[in-house]
Amino acid sequence: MSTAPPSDGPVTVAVDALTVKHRRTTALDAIDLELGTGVHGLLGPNGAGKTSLIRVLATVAAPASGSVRLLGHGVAGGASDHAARTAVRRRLGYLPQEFGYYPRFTVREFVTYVAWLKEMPGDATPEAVERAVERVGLTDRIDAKIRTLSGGMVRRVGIAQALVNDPDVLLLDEPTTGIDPEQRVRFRSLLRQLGTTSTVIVATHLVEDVAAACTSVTLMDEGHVVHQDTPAALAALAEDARGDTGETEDIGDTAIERGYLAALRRHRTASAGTATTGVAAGKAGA
Ligand SMILES: Nc1ncnc2c1ncn2[C@@H]1O[C@H](COP(=O)(O)OP(=O)(O)OP(=O)(O)O)[C@@H](O)[C@H]1O
Repeated sequence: MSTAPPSDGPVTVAVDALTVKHRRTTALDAIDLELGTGVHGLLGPNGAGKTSLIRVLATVAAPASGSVRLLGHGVAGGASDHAARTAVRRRLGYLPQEFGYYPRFTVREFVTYVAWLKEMPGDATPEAVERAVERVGLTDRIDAKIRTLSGGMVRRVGIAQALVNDPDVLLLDEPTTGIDPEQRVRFRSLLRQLGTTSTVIVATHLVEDVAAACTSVTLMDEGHVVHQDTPAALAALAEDARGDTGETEDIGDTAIERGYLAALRRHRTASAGTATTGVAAGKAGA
């Protein structure tokens, strides 16, 4: 796997030999990851394991094995980690892939409710709610009931509730799904701003969001971390691959899309080679 230092400064998210299973499916297969302040894009095909990873980091799912440290606290699962999970949750923001809300609540009521769940001080909450809603461009709808909003606006309410406590670790699972181009551009700028002080992890299929807003990119495939780099280095990878192997296939419309596809292809070719060598070695030894 190609690796690059994902960020300067202290490690805030550390995952060691993390395995996550859903019944018989291994969603994450003993992955290691270390991230710090910055905006970290998680890319990978459907089923790669991005949501499984984010759910464990959000402490809403327990791993089968391995360790997870968030902000210096072990939170992976055992009863001994219970107090740490509670403490860390106050410093987390989480937007799930499918985000549950109360349609009869107004935007203000819902974000206030989340602030209460995170045990924010009551006197600081009204201002924090207004600021989070302003950051996602919904100030003019703050007293509208959520059920009267469009799908993209509801997604932005989801981002606002994740931001309300100014989290040290912010986990966003496909945050820009359904969001219009103007708001996406605004959101990328918000991400860049948040990433100067927090650890932001964004799972997405929109590689252009990664190119525009992320300081690092982690590429996953079939439960493994297969590549870690800066977006610029990932974008240069397709050119490098062409230079190395003489490949002429030119798929992807942007440099980072071509880099993403080249990194996946490179990993899959290497895995197939290892499997073939393994079979050959097995036969030789038989
Ligand atoms: N609740 C579940 N029950 C059984 N298998 C599951 C469940 N959730 C996920 N999986 C499986 O775990 C693997 C990883 O899924 P996961 O949702 O983490 O991938 P992903 O990278 O987030 O995919 P996508 O890009 O489609 O959202 C897949 O093989 C998926 O089928």
